[in-house]
Amino acid sequence: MKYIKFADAQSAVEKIAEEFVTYSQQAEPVHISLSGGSTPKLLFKTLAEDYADKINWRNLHFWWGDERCVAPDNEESNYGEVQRLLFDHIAIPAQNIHRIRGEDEPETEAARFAEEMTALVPTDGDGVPAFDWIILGMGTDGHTASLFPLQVDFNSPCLAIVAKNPQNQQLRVSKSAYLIKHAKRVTYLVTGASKADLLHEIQQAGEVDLPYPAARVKSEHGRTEWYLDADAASQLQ
Ligand SMILES: O=C1O[C@H](COP(=O)(O)O)[C@@H](O)[C@H](O)[C@H]1O
Repeated sequence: MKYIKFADAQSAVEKIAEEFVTYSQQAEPVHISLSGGSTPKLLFKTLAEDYADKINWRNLHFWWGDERCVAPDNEESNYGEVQRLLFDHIAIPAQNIHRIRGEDEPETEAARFAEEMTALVPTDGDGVPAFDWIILGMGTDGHTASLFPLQVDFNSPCLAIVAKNPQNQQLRVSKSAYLIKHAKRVTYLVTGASKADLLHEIQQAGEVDLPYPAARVKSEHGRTEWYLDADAASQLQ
């Protein structure tokens, strides 16, 4: 695992924001997958406040790793969060935003989402959409996107799946482990002391199989890295 430690969460998200600047200057459209939950809120606020005019938003296409099965105006909607914190404050074409429709029937939406990715994201040698960059988080139970411990079929060739959050039984639609491993780059953004023990366990386990999807889901042919603040990294050797 490649762990990159930052002094604080703000420094970590500013590094990501600077990389958005670089990606946005590429000649081809760039496909970026955002994570949900609480951790990336600081990234979205920072992008809106300090990078609105520094990024060529027309060249970036945004997708999500997962979505709660709720309407976009629900406070739990991952898309709704980005809309409120970022999209409402920048000049980005509507066609560059590829949300998961949490309000639709989950299995139908997972199939539609897989079709949209296949149609718009350039595929690799395996015919699988290869995202330029997938940014992920990690829950305190070791889930990432909506890939929860003991629920994931790592051998399934599906691109998108329906999952159930074991804590509250809420349904979610998620990118699959198979899709994520075909990304050119995967970055886990993890901050806060509540994730420190789990990160330590993952580091100590090395290649041994752990029940945590975040420990196993990585880019197969590209790079995978962990962006950590000092609190999250505090137990690492
Ligand atoms: O990758 C992801 O990770 C988060 C973890 O959430 P957080 O609130 O601890 O940051 C997950 O729940 C989210 O849906 C997902 O995109």
